[in-house]
Amino acid sequence: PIPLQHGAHRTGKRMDADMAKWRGYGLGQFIHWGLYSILEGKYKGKYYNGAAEWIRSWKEVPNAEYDVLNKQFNPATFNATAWAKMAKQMGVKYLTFTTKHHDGFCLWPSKYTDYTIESSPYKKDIVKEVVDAYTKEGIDVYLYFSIMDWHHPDWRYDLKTKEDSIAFDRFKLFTKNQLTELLQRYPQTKGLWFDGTWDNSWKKSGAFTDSLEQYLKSLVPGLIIGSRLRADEKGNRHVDANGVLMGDYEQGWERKIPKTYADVHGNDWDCVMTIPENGWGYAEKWMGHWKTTNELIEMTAQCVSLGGNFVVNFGPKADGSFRKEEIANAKEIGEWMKINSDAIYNCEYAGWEKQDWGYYTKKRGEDKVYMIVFNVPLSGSLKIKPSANYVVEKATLLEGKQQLSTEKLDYGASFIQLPKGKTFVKPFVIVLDIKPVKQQEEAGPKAKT
Ligand SMILES: C[C@@H]1N[C@@H](C(=O)NCc2ccccc2)[C@H](O)[C@@H]1O
Repeated sequence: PIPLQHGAHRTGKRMDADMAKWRGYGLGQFIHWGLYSILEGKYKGKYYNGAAEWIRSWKEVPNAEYDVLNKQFNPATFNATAWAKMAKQMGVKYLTFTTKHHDGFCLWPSKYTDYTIESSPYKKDIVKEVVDAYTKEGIDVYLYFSIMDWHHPDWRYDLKTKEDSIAFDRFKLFTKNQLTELLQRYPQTKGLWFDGTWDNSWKKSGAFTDSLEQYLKSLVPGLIIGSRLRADEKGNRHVDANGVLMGDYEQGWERKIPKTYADVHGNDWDCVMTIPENGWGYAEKWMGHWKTTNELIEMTAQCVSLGGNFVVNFGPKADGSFRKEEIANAKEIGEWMKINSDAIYNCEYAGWEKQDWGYYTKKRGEDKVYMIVFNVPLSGSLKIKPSANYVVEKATLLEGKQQLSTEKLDYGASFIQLPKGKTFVKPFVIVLDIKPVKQQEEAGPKAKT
């Protein structure tokens, strides 16, 4: 391997209790809320065709006109408890919440800049309201923080001159101070979700990113930080020059889901996903295809079946209310989770050959495999092929507990027979009670009779 001072300091998964809890979340919520929510993805009658929270970068919006939106931000009817109760009903186990997005506006009263919620008519500490309300509902809170800060005079995209480096040194101290402030003001915080770290200035700061991560973890032992913070001393991000992940989990799955287990390279990971095609902050006109509840449930099953978590983004309006589509998705996902969450919480990759009917998940530490079924074959028979080290003892519909008949096939496969005449209109779960068996010789073809 290439000798590195500031590459990964750990190979393989983190195996402590905090990370084990993170690994078992299954389903999470992301919330993007800020000054961009006021513009709603449009400006002076024109619609921005980029992500709504990036509207400040649109040539139609003069920076000076965007930057004074803090004078308008006043969600007088904002109710963090209502947010947390909606999330609880949806069945999410963790929240990632924007404290400061790329525009540099802080939703907490930071003492390191004037560009904070205190400079708005609302004045109150939104980060505290959210952290307290979600923690009270038993949902763990992670704080999103953008390193890139378009508003701060010392932010630099690259370090080309001495002046750049002097300014960026001030910026790195500002960043460290703000992160210290967040962890000290909100001690319930379980982790930090970094964004805006793709520019050269950060890629050239590998040593600083390493010392910053170690410093933050010294403040809060067990703190969980993904792979989007770090750069190694050669400017590599996410994985270092030796291909080892830098961070507690792979944070590159933004709006995309791994195709196979091989794609996750044995790392912990989560996928963060928008309900529209793209766009995280509130937009009056959502982009492209709006994912249905069934699609979001399938993405959740897909992620958990490959050993990850699925995080659905919500973009509340400037007044703190959610759009009706998001409210409906949250309610419907919650109704499904109420019946089927056994197949999602504390589950992992089963390692069985995937079949067309849907996805397998395995309960961590138990001899239970779940089939999450999205496609019922016309035959009504679901083929399964357990890994060679297990046999299936029983198959039961999770909802209603009805036992299903099975028929052995060749090569260790079986058919599971769905009840005749029963029609399924929603994704459903079959619980397989399994028993470990010593590695059997590959079962040969049956003798010809
Ligand atoms: C979680 C999302 N990340 C921000 C973003 O700009 N993503 C686009 C992007 C993703 C990966 C590399 C460069 C740029 C979006 O604004 C959201 O905050």
